[in-house]
Amino acid sequence: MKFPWKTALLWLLPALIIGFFIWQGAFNVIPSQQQPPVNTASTRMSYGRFLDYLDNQRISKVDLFDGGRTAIVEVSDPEITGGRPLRVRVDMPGASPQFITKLRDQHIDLDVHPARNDGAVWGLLGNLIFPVLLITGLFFLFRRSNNMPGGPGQAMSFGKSRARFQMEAKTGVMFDDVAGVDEAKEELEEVVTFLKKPEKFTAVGAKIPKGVLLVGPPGTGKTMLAKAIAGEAGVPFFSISGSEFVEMFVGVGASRVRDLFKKAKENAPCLIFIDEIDAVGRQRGAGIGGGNDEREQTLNQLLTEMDGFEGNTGIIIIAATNRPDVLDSALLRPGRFDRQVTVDAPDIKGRLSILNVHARNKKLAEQVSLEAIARRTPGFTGADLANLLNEAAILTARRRKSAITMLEIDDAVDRVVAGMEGTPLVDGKSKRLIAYHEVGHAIVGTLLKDHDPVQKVTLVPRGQARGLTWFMPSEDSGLISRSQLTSRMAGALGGRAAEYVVFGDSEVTTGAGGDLQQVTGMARQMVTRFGMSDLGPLSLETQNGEVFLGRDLVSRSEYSEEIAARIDAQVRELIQHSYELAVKIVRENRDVIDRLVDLLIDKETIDGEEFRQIVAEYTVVPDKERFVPQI
Ligand SMILES: Nc1ncnc2c1ncn2[C@@H]1O[C@H](COP(=O)(O)OP(=O)(O)OP(=O)(O)O)[C@@H](O)[C@H]1O
Ligand SMILES: [Zn+2]
Repeated sequence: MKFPWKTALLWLLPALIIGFFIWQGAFNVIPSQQQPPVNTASTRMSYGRFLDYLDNQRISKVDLFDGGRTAIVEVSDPEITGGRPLRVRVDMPGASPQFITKLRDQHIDLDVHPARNDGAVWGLLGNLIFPVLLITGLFFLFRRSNNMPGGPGQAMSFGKSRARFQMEAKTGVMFDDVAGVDEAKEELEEVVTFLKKPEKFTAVGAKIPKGVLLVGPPGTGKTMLAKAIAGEAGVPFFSISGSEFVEMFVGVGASRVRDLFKKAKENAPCLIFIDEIDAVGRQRGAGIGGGNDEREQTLNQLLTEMDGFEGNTGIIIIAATNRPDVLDSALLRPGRFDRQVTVDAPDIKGRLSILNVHARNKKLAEQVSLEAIARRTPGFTGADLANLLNEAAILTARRRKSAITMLEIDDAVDRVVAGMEGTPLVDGKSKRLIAYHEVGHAIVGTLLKDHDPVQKVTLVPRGQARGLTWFMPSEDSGLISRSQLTSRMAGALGGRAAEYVVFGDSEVTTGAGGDLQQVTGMARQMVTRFGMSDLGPLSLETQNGEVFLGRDLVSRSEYSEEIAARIDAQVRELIQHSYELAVKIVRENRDVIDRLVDLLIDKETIDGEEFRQIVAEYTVVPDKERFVPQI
């Protein structure tokens, strides 16, 4: 193994420069203290005024910096500062020995901070320590990467100088590997043609678009889709993450963008993929305290590069984000990322086809039904489903079985959703209380119209939960009605309702904390996002809790107080209504609840079928006349 001398020398130079700045005290890395800390005392006072105050004994403390050229002083003047001393910065002509004696005579609390020369020692040390640390770090990095597997055809990383992006000559991913996102694929089909047969478009004078923005939550396959486009078109794939652009040193991000486009042009036709573009592409000048110069420079460079090549040079840029709302509008202008393709979390059909893709290389027992898994996993993304099947395979191996059965899959779902299994509590009051809590959820859910059916109730703890009630999502069209939401809220409050009815107001527990949080979130969204309250059909907030004010997004605290109070009142009313419904159902079904609790304590788990049977035996409410949430 050879030591990378050339690279080390390349790093040595910046290290020396950093050391120099430390010596100059530009960074407060080493507490040399010849300069006042940057953020103290932004209020200034003239030297003359300072002398005045000094004569009037209104100065209580003086800190001298930089050989007396700067002072931070504490003014205590009850009239001005209201009792609390105020820290003020004074630019001084220097501090003579007589002046210092004068301060001492007045019994002023005086601190003289070391002059610049004392810092030199630290600066010199910094100059030595930094390069040594850097070179050692580099040495180990080099050793590690030397041992890493990888050969020709593997992703290449240009990590040498400034350009840190990956290039894959062949991604090996095809559209068939990405499932459940048919609409997105259809739209992207055309991009493949742009790359493969640009003549087709240029011949009729069509301008080929340069950029496509993939919008969707993490793990839905955006990266895979981009790779698949490159794979289908048979072109190289360049990728970089937005967060990698944003670096410590000014100018590095911008030059990375330049390098990336230079390399891409040399390899055209090709595809550039920018993941997490929001990291670099946020609205300019929107950050706290103005903006981030480095990020804006990078963004400007990106815009310049995109403008700088014609649509038919054979480079297509695909960017991914889950926050299109925060992007700088310049990025979305025609000629840049003017096409948006949504990649959402898959519906039940999508989940099934994703499961099919990932089941290809797994050994599944005959009776495993991928449909049933798809049904049990609403909200799962492609990445979650891949992870799920992998967990199931691991469990299977651990149990020394030869194929994955439904048992492993169910356990894996529970685990992915709720965490690791724990040991059940010993019989006693808390176990009884938890049993009532869970049966409360389940009974309210079962007796409410529009509520998903119970899948199982268990006292086996998992993750943070001490007991769990699982509901089987019936269908997911992605649309949820107001009545369904109200039912869900009542079901979620069923646990607390049972604690309250059975054990009394003073015995309710913290166990309902998670339920309450969930319910409050639902109610708030009903009011602020879905227009399901007396406030009317208004969108008042985004999913992330930001608030629309005119065209701008502001943080929640910028609401008018009146609107905030009205939102709170509506949220409260929705929750109260659901809670009363839950309490009513628990009260009117005490008999069957008691019976179910005994059974649950005995068996630890009751599955949905059995649960419904017992409920049907005991309740007089015929199926059709289940409780209907009155809104
Ligand atoms: N639609 C899908 N079909 C098949 N597999 C998928 C799909 N979506 C995700 N996966 C699996 O999840 C993994 C992660 O997906 P990918 O990195 O493409 O998601 P992403 O949307 O780019 O997420 P992020 O925004 O976090 O980068 C993939 O390697 C694949 O195994
Ligand atoms: Zn609960």
